[in-house]
Amino acid sequence: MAYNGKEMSNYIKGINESQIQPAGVDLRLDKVFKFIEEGYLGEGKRVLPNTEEIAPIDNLYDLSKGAYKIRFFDIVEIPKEAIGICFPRSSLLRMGANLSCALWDPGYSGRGEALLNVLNDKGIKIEKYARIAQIIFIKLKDIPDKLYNGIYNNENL
Ligand SMILES: O=c1ccn([C@H]2C[C@H](O)[C@@H](COP(=O)(O)OP(=O)(O)OP(=O)(O)O)O2)c(=O)[nH]1
Repeated sequence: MAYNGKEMSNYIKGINESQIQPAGVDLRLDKVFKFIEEGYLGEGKRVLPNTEEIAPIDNLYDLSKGAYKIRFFDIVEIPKEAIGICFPRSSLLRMGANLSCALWDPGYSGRGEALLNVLNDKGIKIEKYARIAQIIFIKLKDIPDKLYNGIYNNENL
């Protein structure tokens, strides 16, 4: 069962009315980073690549084709009896860019991050604080035995 947007607004800090959707909440763009190193993912080893923050000009990001890490502005608290799933806004897809998100675990809290892939050969321009994604919460049948306690908990707060 999915939460409605109004219910979700209790778990996402400081949002405004325009972000509340019927069955979700739109998340705003905070920061954009480019990758300056390779990453490594092994069985027991993970090395996240260093990134360099891109400075917007007059609050506008002018992004050429390529992969970027982005940070959301909104602080999301996933309820202990729910998971979050995040989608790109359809307008983003319609201009030739994709946003890849993973699953948001029960108990996670923070300003999350995602992968922005600009596929449009001509690039795209995005304003800081533009709504770029929609997150939805799905209620679990039961509260899980353990909540999220990984390295990304309370990130970017
Ligand atoms: O697109 C997403 C999806 C999830 N998250 C947050 C919420 C989630 O609970 C946390 C960790 O995600 P996941 O469990 O997929 O990451 P991991 O690489 O498996 O990290 P860990 O080892 O801490 O579980 O990151 C994001 O910021 N962006």
